[in-house]
Amino acid sequence: MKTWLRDLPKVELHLHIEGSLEPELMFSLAARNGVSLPYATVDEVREAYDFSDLQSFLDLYYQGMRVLCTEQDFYDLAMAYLEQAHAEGVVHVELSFDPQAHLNRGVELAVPFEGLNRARRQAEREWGMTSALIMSFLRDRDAAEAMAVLEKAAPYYETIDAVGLDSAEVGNPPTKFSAVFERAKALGIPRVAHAGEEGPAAYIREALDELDVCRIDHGVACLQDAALVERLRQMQMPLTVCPLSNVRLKVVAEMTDHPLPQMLEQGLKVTLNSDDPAYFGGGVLENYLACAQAFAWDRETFKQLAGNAIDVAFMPDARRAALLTRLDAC
Ligand code: HPA
Ligand SMILES: [Zn+2]
Repeated sequence: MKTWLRDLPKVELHLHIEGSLEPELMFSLAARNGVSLPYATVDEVREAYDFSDLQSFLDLYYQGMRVLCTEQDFYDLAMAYLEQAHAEGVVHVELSFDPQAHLNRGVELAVPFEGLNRARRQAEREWGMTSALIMSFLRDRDAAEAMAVLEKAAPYYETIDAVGLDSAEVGNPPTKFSAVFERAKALGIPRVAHAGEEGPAAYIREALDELDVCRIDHGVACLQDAALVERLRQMQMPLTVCPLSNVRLKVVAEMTDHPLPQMLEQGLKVTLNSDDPAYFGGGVLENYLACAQAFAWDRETFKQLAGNAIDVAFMPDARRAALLTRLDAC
């Protein structure tokens, strides 16, 4: 099953590129940029990754990304991730990034855009690996700041496939960003949002009603609300579920308690993703393998999950058709 899952053409829809920063690269970028870290060794870094909830992770995630200063740093970060994903049989990746987390420490918007886009072009040239870019807003900061970033990103709209919404969920409901998402819609930019990770099912409803999103990141809390589940099922709204993330952030106690089997049973359009692979125990393949171990799913189930991601990815129709044909042959 392991080799078969590795060779399955997998699409990653929910990946924070800053969350792919492995401790080794963190140290080398810290040295290159003269940034001091509160750790002596990579083992110390890994030992610190013992999270009690989303906020305890976010604190280390924002701390770690301080080593990302130049266009080359973002290029190196993305290349390392894309190379690893390629080795795991990932054929298309949608990278989210958090421009405000960089702007607020003096790293201009052009820096992540140029570095990430250069890596994306190289991955496509070298491995035929396609990608999309999602510019995420930090929901624990004010909406005016997000709006200013959206306007400032105008030179890069051509390279943005969607805007997203992430960071600390509880207390920062989707409605806080209604005007920002309305502006993105007016600009013709698709919209996605984290909802129902730690927050309630009501936030998923709000993301649909107020932000007009085309997919929900996480969404596991939908099971608290049967009418919402029915709505998501009827719409076939994509849910980018991240099982290892949910275990590490204590959204669920362990893999065998994860609601993925119920979500599939209810006919929801579920996909499997890694979220922050350097912090949560691995990439897309590790997430597939963890599900194989916890749920003993058959090949058809994994093909359905991989197919769901291909169905809803931001990619040209010809690429989608080619990947579905490849998947069919597995
Ligand atoms: O798992 C996450 N949830 C919310 N915001 C995030 N930003 C990076 N990772 C995450
Ligand atoms: Zn996420």
